[in-house]
Order: sequence, then C-alpha cells, then structure tokens
Amino acid sequence: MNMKQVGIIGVGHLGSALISGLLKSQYLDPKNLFISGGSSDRAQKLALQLNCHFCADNSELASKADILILAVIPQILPEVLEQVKPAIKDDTIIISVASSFTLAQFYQYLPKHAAIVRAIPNIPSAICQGMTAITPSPSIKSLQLEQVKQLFLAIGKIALIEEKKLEISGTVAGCSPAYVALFIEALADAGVLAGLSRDEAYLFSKQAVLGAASILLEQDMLPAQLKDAVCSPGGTTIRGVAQLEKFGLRNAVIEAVKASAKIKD
Ligand SMILES: NC(=O)C1=CN([C@@H]2O[C@H](COP(=O)(O)OP(=O)(O)OC[C@H]3O[C@@H](n4cnc5c(N)ncnc54)[C@H](O)[C@@H]3O)[C@@H](O)[C@H]2O)C=CC1
Ligand SMILES: O=C(O)[C@@H]1CCC=N1
Repeated sequence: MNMKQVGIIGVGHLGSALISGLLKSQYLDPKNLFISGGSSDRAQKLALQLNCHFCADNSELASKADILILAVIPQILPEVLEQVKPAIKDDTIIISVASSFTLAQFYQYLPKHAAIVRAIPNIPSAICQGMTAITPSPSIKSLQLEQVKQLFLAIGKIALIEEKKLEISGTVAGCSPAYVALFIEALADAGVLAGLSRDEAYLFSKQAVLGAASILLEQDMLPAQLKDAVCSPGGTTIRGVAQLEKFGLRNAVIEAVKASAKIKD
C-alpha cells in the first residue's frame, strides 16, 4: 500500500472514479487521502462516507499532498492553480488529468522545475480496468515518474506517451467509453424492438462487448480476425456487418474521434 499522502481536487465523475479504483486496489488507505470539491458539498459527503479527509480549501489540501491530482475541468484549472501554487512543495508531484491543458499552459502558473505530469485516464479506472496515457514533464525525476506509474498501474493499464499524442490517446481511450456505451445501448434497443426484455437486452449486449474486447486482448487478436471468425459463410452476421458498412459505422467512429480530438481534415 502506498504511504504517500494523495490529494484530489475535484471529485466529479473522473475524480470519483480514481478514488474508487485507488481504494479498491488497496493502493491507497483512506487515511492518506485528502479531497476537495469547490462549492459543491459532494467532497464533504464523500469524505464522510469513505472515512478520508475533506479539505474546504484547495491550498490547505495542496500543502498536505505528496501527490496532488487535479481533476477539475480545464476551464477551472487556472483558478485552482493560483490557489495551490503557494502551498506546493518542490517535491510535490502534480498530476493533471485535464484534456486540452498543455504543459506550456501549466508553466504560466507554476515554475518550470515543478514536478508536473499530464495523465488522461478513463472511467473504467473505477473498477481497476482503466487505460491511462501519461506524459511527464521534463523536470520529473525517475523516482517520481515511477510513483506516478505505480498509481495508475493500480487502476489499469498505462502507456507513456509524448505530449503531442496525448490528446488523441485520451480520446481513443478516455472518450471512447461514451462511444461504446452508445453502441451497447443501440444494440440493446434493437433487442427490445424484437421482444427481449430491457434487462435481457442489456445483459446480452454488455457481456458480448466485454467478451469481444477481452478476447482481442487476451489472444492478441486483430479486430478483423474476430469479425471473420464470427461471420459464418452465408450466415446471419455478415448480413448485419454489410448494413453497418452501408450506414457508415467506421466513418462515424472516425469522425467522432476527430471531433473529440479536434483533428482537422
Ligand atoms: N469524465 C471522464 O471520463 C474523463 C475526464 N477527464 C478530465 O477530468 C477532469 C474532470 O472531468 P469530469 O470529472 O468529467 O468533470 P466533473 O464536472 O464531473 O467534475 C469536476 C468536479 O470539479 C469540482 N470543482 C469545480 N470547481 C472546483 C474547485 N475550485 N475546487 C475543487 N473542485 C472543484 C466540481 O464540483 C465537479 O465535481 C477534466 O479536466 C477532464 O478533461 C479525463 C479523462 C476522462
Ligand atoms: O469529455 C471530456 O472532455 C473528458 C476528457 C476525456 C473524457 N472526458
């Protein structure tokens, strides 16, 4: 178990997911966790429930943290950075999970030698099935980077990535749970249309998507190999695949990723 004190500013969807995963994995003991939530009372309630520490003040939280995780939306980050700046120690590890807020932007608020890491995790981190892309700043020491890797490894898989690829990595792994949820919902709706109960339809669609992703990972299979294995000659699946191609599933997904990652043609 990690003995460092971890502070998390912002306990919305992503902050809460990180907390769930870090506690579930036993990376963290609640006595070493400090949380704050701005004007919302969510952090206070969560701290009572989890038996961790609540800080009303972001600066106080920053002074307690060895590892400080900033889990607010990028628009709020400048205000939060102004609050925490005086309290950050030279060896405090600062992890930002914000998309679209670059290291160069951080240096407008924090000194160049600050130990900053950008990381884009995803919501499945809550059940230790996360995927986190990590970009350390040049001033990170190898021991500090090791600590960051251990934190995110406790809640899923990790990849070190250069900053210019972080946005697209954060889209393919960080935004995609929402895209996949749409697919699962549509699959289940079709099942309901044809007479399945809602519960039956969700069980079938969720388990099928989990199984498909798991076999691709575990057998190091290409998606095309799985598709070919499911499509029996002259069978039912290939008829459905042909319709997905006709209605442009692939192109819809590619355009979605481009929009999320702000990629221009
Ligand atoms: N939701 C996701 O799946 C992912 C989100 N992220 C990043 O995580 C960050 C947070 O996103 P979400 O959790 O989705 O947003 P959210 O809106 O659910 O959570 C943000 C939280 O920050 C709190 N907050 C606002 N002002 C504050 C302040 N001054 N001090 C402390 N807390 C304050 C809000 O009360 C809210 O609970 C964003 O930067 C986003 O880019 C990154 C990867 C995935
Ligand atoms: O929607 C967002 O901005 C965040 C970043 C990655 C996933 N959710």
